[in-house]
Amino acid sequence: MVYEKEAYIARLAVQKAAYLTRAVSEKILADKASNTITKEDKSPVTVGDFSAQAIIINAIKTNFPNDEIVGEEDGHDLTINADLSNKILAELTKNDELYNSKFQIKDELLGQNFKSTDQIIKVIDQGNSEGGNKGRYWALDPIDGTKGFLRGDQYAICLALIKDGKVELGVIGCPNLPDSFDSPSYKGGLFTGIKSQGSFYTKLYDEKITENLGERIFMKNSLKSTSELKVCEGVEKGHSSHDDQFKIKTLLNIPNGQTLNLDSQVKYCSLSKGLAELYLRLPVNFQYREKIWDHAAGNILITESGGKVSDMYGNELDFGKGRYLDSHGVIACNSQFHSEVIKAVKETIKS
Ligand SMILES: Nc1ncnc2c1ncn2[C@@H]1O[C@H](COP(=O)(O)OS(=O)(=O)O)[C@@H](OP(=O)(O)O)[C@H]1O
Ligand SMILES: [Mg+2]
Ligand SMILES: [Mg+2]
Ligand SMILES: [Mg+2]
Repeated sequence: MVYEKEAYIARLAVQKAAYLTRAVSEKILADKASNTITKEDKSPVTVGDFSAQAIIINAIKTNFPNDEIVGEEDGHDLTINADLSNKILAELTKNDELYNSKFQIKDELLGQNFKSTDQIIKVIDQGNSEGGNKGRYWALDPIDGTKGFLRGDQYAICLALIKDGKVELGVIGCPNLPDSFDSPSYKGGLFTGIKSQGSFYTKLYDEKITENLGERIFMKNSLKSTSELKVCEGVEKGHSSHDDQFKIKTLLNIPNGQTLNLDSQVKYCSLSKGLAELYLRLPVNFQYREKIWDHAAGNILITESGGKVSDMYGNELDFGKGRYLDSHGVIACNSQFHSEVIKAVKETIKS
């Protein structure tokens, strides 16, 4: 199988990071201030984001030393914040012990255990690749939906392998996602999409990761009309235009009450598993540039489960332009209705 080792290591690393973020989440809900800082762009970053980036880059660099990583976070703020760095070291140390013994992980399969804050900062800073349309690199969002994470809502750990500008593999861990919204019986999902092989789902916790990718998943593609589309949208009003999205849903005759508001790439995961069929992300502000780590892994989950992803005009997203996408908005939909939705988007923005 192509990318067998890459998928295996990526899934292990994401599962390991999910154990850490789940543990940190409880502390964050109890004491936000001492576990969170604000970045230059005014967005939040937490002990969880930094630690998850460290775990995943450590695993990638140990197994694929020539691969670069386009990671969201960098270590600069940690060099001037000993208190936060020490908290991260403590969480990583605890998680190394817990995870490696729970799943009997072979010594150093996912890299050396962390011993100092300097070592952590160096590893986090390896997420500094510029990406592009040549060669192989990974796009990493250690916690996507940090604002959701801070509220105790949905968030996702997102990792994608990109080759010559095209996404080849995507792995997403969703620590708080139920297996069903109507009758939930399990919380935590691990999603894998591989080019030409399909999209897959397994439980995120308590199962030992193997080469088996889990249950094959598909989007629903046999609806009677657009009025049956279940919709996913973001939570934060500053991240997507809820007003434009409302107008588009009205044009498509989608009733009120058929929309789920979810943070992070959990939206793409929900579609790939048939829990919804349309993800609308219309820009609030045309100056904002979407980042590749916010969409790469989700993109392949959709295309491999029977859906299409595009910008708001219907053009495919180009992951080979560097750390940012060069496009506006995102529309992910089942293949059945993607072009009809794009028509409705164009009509909405015209008026
Ligand atoms: N103005 C604006 N427009 C669009 N997107 C933005 C904007 N500002 C931030 N971000 C990015 O949004 C990422 C989180 O996306 P979500 O889908 O979770 O947002 S939402 O709250 O569900 O709407 C979030 O990712 P994380 O930082 O990983 O949480 C940001 O990269
Ligand atoms: Mg993100
Ligand atoms: Mg993030
Ligand atoms: Mg962020």
